[in-house]
Amino acid sequence: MARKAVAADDNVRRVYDQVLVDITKYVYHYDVQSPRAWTCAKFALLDALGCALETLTESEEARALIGPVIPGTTVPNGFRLPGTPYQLDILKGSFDLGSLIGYLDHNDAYPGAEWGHPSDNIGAILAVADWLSRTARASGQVSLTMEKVLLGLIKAYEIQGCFQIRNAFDQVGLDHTLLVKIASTAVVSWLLDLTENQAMDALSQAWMDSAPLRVFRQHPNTGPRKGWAAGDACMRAVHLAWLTKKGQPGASTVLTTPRWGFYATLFNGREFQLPRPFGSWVIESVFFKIHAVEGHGASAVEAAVEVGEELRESGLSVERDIAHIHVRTQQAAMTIINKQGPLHNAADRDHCMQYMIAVVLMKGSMIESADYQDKSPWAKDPYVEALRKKIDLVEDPQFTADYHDKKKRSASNGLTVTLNNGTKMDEVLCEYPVGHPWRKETTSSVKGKLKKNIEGWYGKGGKAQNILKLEPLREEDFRKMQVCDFVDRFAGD
Ligand SMILES: C[C@H](C(=O)O)[C@@](O)(CC(=O)O)C(=O)O
Repeated sequence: MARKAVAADDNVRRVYDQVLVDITKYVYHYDVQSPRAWTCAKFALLDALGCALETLTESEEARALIGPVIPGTTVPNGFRLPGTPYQLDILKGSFDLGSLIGYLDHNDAYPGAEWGHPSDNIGAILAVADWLSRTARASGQVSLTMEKVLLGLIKAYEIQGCFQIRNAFDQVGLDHTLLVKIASTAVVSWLLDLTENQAMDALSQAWMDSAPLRVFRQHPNTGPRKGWAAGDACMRAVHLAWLTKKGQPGASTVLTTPRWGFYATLFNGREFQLPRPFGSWVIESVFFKIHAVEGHGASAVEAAVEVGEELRESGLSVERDIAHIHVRTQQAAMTIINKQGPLHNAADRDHCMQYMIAVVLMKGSMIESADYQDKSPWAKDPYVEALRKKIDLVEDPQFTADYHDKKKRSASNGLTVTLNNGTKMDEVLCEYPVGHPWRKETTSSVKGKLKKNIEGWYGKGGKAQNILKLEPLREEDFRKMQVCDFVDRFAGD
């Protein structure tokens, strides 16, 4: 049978995909004008470093992953990993910091069609900036200041958040840390002084890499990889920017090439949708995690605290009197944290709304990071197990619509308890959990969290107080600080 003639590929190199151009232009040329963006950036940076120290305090599993691959290695002018004595190369440094920030899932988050943590990017940005700053100082040159770190942070948040609003990577099974890889590659390329064409090449490398499968966040495989997924993305971003700086070319039409590009291969042929030009919106409206819960469960644990108080006030017992708890929730929670059956590890527990609610009710107070760990008494508590089975989640489509509505931006959960005697209590509804940018207690609560996390690792002494002084520092003074001086405040022994 005669074969149909197929025209040979013309093999002409096209101009760069528009998405690569837009990201690069934004990172290299956008001037951040909003004073609020700078204030929020400093706050977000400190919150993220507080989360890193909290991970060191709470997670043995995470502590085992950090430090030089070859024990004893100290890299001259290397990145000083906060909370530790380690001085690392920028690949291991960005992996370690990204992992410490994200491990307990307590760092800030941003909602949308996809959900993720913009502060994950700090692992890459701070590691590279600190190394550049130390290297410059060691050779008598002007060292990088915190202004550059904050600017990079604002831009990384914006890139990641704008992509999240309309593009759901979970629907094609990819992990959202893909966006950390993209945003960090762009910002690190700028920090490392790549040309704009090189930055686009590096970005194309990041899209070629794509992302790991999301399988490690979902039952029945939820596991600790979700703790280091951000670190992994940070490390890869730094590596790709570095490889490009050393002369590696990219693939200018990595997204749009028919058959082989990202859209055709991994995104069902769809193109990305970006809701608005990049600015500084995301850093100004990020959601802080005050309580250690997956973001879509934050309002549920707040409601559970109230339910617990009502039960106690009525003389009722959580163990004996509850027949059933019905939870109205949003679609994202249904996908991420609706789980029955055995919970195998801390990551599995912190992605289970039934566990969070049951622990809050049994404890009679808010759940904390330590309560998810294997060694926590709640992890094996028979009453928590029994209560989990009585909790069921149902999506309320209105909650889902309100979650995506940019005027409402709620993250609601409503809990209704039915008692063994058949009485149905009034629903306790929480639409805007603390940490939401619209809740007035958010700022004071972030400050409280920072203090707790810093003193949790360093105690209440001089070291902790020296770090805490950074928070009220005047903005201009903070921005002028040299990066290595900032990072040195966090170094541990
Ligand atoms: C962003 C989410 C959170 O609020 O913690 C998330 O749970 C989302 C997810 O699992 O995809 C996370 O772990 O990053």
